[in-house]
Amino acid sequence: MLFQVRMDVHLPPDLDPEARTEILAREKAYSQELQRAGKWPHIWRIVGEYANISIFDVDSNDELHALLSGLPLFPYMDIHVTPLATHPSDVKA
Ligand SMILES: O=C(O)C[C@H]1C=CC(=O)O1
Repeated sequence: MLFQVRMDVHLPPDLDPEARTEILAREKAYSQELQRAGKWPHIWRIVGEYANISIFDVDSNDELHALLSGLPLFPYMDIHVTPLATHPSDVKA
C-alpha cells in the first residue's frame, strides 16, 4: 500500500544544540534504515520549507502508523497522510 506523507518539522527554537544534533542524527539513521528496507522509497525536501514529501510502501495503516510514530522527530512534526490508489490512466498499471 502506497501513502504520500507530508512532514512539517517544528523544532523548539530553544532546543539545546547538542540535543538538536543528537535527535537529527537519530532521525537520519532511522529514515535511512527504512529507505534501505524499501519501506520509504521516496523522500523530497519541499523547497523553502523545513518539510518533506515522502512516499511510504507498507502493508497496512497500522504499519505506517508504527513507522511514523517511531520517528525521533515525531513529537515535533505535523504529519499529513494521503492514501494512494492506482490511477486509471496510468500506462504502467
Ligand atoms: O528533514 C526532514 O524532512 C525530517 C526528517 C525526515 C527524514 C529525516 O531524516 O528528517
